[in-house]
Amino acid sequence: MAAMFTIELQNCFIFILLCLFSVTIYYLFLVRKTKAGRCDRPPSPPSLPIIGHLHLLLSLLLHKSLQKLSFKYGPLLHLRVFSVPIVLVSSASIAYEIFKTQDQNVSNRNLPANKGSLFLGSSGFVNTPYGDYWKFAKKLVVTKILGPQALHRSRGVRADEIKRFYANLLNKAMKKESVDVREEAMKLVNNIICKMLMGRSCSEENGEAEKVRRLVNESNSLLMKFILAGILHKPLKKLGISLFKKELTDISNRFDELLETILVEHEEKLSEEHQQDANLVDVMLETYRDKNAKYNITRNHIKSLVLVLLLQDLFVGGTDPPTHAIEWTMAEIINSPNVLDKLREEIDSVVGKTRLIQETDLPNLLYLQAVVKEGLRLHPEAPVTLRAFQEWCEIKGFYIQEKTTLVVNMYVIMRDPELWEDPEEFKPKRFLKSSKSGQEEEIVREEHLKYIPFGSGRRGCPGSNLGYVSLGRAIGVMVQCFDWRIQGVKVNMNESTRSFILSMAHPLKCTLVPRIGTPLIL
Ligand code: HEM
Repeated sequence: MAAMFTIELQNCFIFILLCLFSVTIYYLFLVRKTKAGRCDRPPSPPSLPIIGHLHLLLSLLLHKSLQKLSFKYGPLLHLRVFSVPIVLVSSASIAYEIFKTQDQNVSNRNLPANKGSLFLGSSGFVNTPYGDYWKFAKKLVVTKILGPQALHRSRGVRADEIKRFYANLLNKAMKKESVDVREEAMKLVNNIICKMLMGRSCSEENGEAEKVRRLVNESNSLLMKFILAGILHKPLKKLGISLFKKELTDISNRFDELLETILVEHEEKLSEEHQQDANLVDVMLETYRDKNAKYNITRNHIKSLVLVLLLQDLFVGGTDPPTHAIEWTMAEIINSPNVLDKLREEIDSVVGKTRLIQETDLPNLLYLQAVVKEGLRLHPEAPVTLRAFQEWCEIKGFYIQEKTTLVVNMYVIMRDPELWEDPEEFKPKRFLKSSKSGQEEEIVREEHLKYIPFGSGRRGCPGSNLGYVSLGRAIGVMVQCFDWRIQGVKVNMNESTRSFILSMAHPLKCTLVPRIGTPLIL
């Protein structure tokens, strides 16, 4: 409550601040005519003088405010914050047209650069322009951790972590302790990613893991400020105002300290025999030392990339999406006994009751795959994604000027009643269809960006495969091994207004009862 109040207060403060400077800004910006004066821009809701549509965007449930706008005014809208043009897309067919015909044109994010900051500095990955460095880093990320072969190589890492996850849940169940699903899921996901990135998980003993989790949580709650700083960056820059600089610098410095320790540790270990199983950090350090490398990278490049992978999607929607997806999906399953029964039936018949579900079982667990997809459809942790048009173009016959920010409301697209039957309901079966032979079922592959939890195009999420396997295995183990007891009849599914990302307002807390008398053979 206090946190919410503080945020509200901050919004008011910013609003007043903006009004005070509005006249100056008016002369600085709005006297300049845009090219769009010459032809039709997409329709636009009524705006306020000077600030444009800013007041419509100052909401913690931004995806919902944008949803209301699209219901009222249409699926393709032109908005304006001061002089910054924004295009809001809320339909699958328009998103499809943009990503099909303008993919390269929208392959930048143009978030405000915050020099030296690991988050938004020039060496960051999420904000780096589509160009040589992005291609270099993307190739590294795919070959070293997120591509199919890399994921195959790191199966053992995930298997170890899932066993630890299960053992921990079992321990709590035996002691009849309450389990905070988000907390446990976060430990699982963080450990998996740390190990895949740098060959070891963060140590629980010396407090390193806790430090990382705290920083991830703090980054999460700072996200709204980052976004505001982004929206208001250009107008306020002219006035020499830099919003939330202190907070951004502070958290960046704390991450920097942590990551520097990790780099030094890797440098000390880097020797010939480590070359074969070199992880992403090792490879980047090699490139950093190699004066003849094709791309000259700095220490900040390494830290920024590790950071973005650790947080996964900060600035494109949130942090730690698999964690929230595990919590939301588990909550939906608890609220839908029929789904739970069907899921168990499938797991029991494919995997049995004496061994823990493996990653290699996932392709045979179609209903589980459908459950995971349905969880992500209803609760995409990144409900909107931000890009920028580099050049002017035409979309659906409307003129889009260069440097327009593109906002795609994926939340609305995946709940569009024109595309989804009973869009608000948790119905995993919608992702299953009969195969051509009619003998068995198969997963529906949605086309034309009707299903878009990982964004799209060349800047779409490179972690979707890892997301699916982590989610599938975690949900699978939770359903296979335990009965989940909650207080009350139904889990409260309200969305949190405390943070910009799509997280549960009331963390899912349960007591667990081991489903199978004796612990499974791990
Ligand atoms: C359930 C899991 C996940 C969801 C729902 C998710 C969602 C997203 C979304 C919506 C975007 C923006 C895409 C766009 O602009 O079109 C994104 C980008 C990104 N994601 Fe994920 N993500 C997930 C897991 C992961 C994981 C596990 C990693 C890596 C460890 C990851 C790394 C990234 C990176 C690096 C980007 C930026 C890509 C770029 O700018 O080129 N994500 N993600």
